[in-house]
Amino acid sequence: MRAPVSLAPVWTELRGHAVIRFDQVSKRYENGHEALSQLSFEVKEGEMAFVTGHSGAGKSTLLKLLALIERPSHGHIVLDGQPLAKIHRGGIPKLRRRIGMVFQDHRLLMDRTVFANVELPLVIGGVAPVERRRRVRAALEKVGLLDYERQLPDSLSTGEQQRVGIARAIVGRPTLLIADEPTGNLDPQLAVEIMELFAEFQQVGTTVLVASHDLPLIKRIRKRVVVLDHGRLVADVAAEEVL
Ligand SMILES: Nc1ncnc2c1ncn2[C@@H]1O[C@H](COP(=O)(O)OP(=O)(O)OP(=O)(O)O)[C@@H](O)[C@H]1O
Repeated sequence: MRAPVSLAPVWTELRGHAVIRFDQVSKRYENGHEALSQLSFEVKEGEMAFVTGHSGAGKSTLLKLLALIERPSHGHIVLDGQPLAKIHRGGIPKLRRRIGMVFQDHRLLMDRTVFANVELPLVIGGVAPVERRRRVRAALEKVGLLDYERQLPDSLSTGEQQRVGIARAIVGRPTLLIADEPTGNLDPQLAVEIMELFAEFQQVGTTVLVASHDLPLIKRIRKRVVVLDHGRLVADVAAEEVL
């Protein structure tokens, strides 16, 4: 008779590995303020989660630790299997190429065309021009701005400018897309559209982490919600449980 075969490892495999793992992470800034305290959580491959909490709760700090803009004071962070503590200064640009970052103030170069803005990470990454063109156009198509490629960002609406920022974040096909208050400057309808765009990237397999204080908007999108309060994780609500 054959021994029973456990399905547990298969399930683990199917659910995807952790792209983000925080293990007892604390961050104390130089002025002594503890912005994050003993934070532990995981985000699996292909998952989308919101990080929310009051102003000053530690949302931006969490994202900065992931992008190695800041370093933790205690604990471990693993990104896609790689401990961030092992990445030294010289390795940071390579790490950042695997993370697409979107900010509230899109940080576009206003004297460059939409195309050039989106192309920039690929130029820095040494991608050949023909491939660059193909990828930039694919990214612009995904955010619905293919017809705007020759325009300057100034001639676009705020929502469109934010979409250019998103195209720039995804053009390098990142493992992880992170966004810090990406809808902060937008009216409610545009904000919903931008959040839905993030959900679309998740649907095609990108892992997405979005910091936002806008609870009504978060509830509308219905994804996992990680809640911070004074740097501590106080709730972790699965998408199905978001009311
Ligand atoms: N460079 C820094 N030096 C000292 N304290 C800092 C620094 N950056 C952030 N803080 C403090 O750490 C805490 C967390 O800040 P953080 O920006 O992560 O919060 P947040 O949840 O993103 O807030 P907001 O929603 O207002 O952007 C705040 O009390 C903030 O004042």
